[in-house]
Amino acid sequence: MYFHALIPFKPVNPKTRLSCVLSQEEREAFARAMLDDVIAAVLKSGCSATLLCTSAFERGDALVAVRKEPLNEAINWALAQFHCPALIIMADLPLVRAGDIQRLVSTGKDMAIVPGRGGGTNAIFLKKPRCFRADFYGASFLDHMRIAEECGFTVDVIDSFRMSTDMDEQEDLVEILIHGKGKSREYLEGLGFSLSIEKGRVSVKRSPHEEAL
Ligand SMILES: Nc1nc2c(ncn2[C@@H]2O[C@H](COP(=O)(O)OP(=O)(O)OP(=O)(O)O)[C@@H](O)[C@H]2O)c(=O)[nH]1
Ligand SMILES: C[C@H](OP(=O)(O)O)C(=O)O
Repeated sequence: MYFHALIPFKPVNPKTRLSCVLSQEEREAFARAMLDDVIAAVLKSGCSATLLCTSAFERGDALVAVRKEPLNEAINWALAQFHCPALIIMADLPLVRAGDIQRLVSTGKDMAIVPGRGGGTNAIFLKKPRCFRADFYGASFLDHMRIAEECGFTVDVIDSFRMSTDMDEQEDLVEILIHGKGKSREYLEGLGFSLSIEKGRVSVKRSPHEEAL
């Protein structure tokens, strides 16, 4: 079945929690690479994509709405326009695959939600989006479950490693280098990132040569 995916995207100075390993220009390019991976999965799943961008941005394969207000206000503005089911999916899920999205949108419940690690929310599919209100940041998974209850929605909590893995902190990059197949992995490897295993702990390292380029 065909659905519309709403993808919030911040093109300028994104992913500040990765500033310890990436410059602003690199974070912007990395955010675009992750967006490429998410859009590819969305389109392959049969959904169309609309980006909700904080500033001007061009993509041939997605509609773009520029909304300068904060994340929740922008999403809630968009949800109010929907007369059909809607999928909200974050742009920092580089491991997501079309099959994961199909699983989400084929739920028998009123809503399907994918928790992010650490309390967040990585994706929400809503059959009646106009009843709902997004409340991202903090323990947003719990907030979204409470809002769903207030709406009287039945809820499917989707247990998915690929969709629960968002890229917020340096240690998250490990997952791309192990499980990624798309543009995000290619981008990190091009910068000289590789896995580092010390005392049984897996982390990422960046080769000094590439860093200097
Ligand atoms: N439309 C819109 N999207 C946003 C905004 N802030 C973040 N996003 C997007 O929302 C998703 C999740 O955001 P975060 O994980 O907090 O990403 P971020 O703000 O770039 O990262 P940090 O600076 O490290 O907090 C990503 O897809 C971002 O591109 C915003 O103010 N407006
Ligand atoms: C937007 C926020 O993302 P996080 O900072 O948890 O990745 C959330 O999931 O509520």
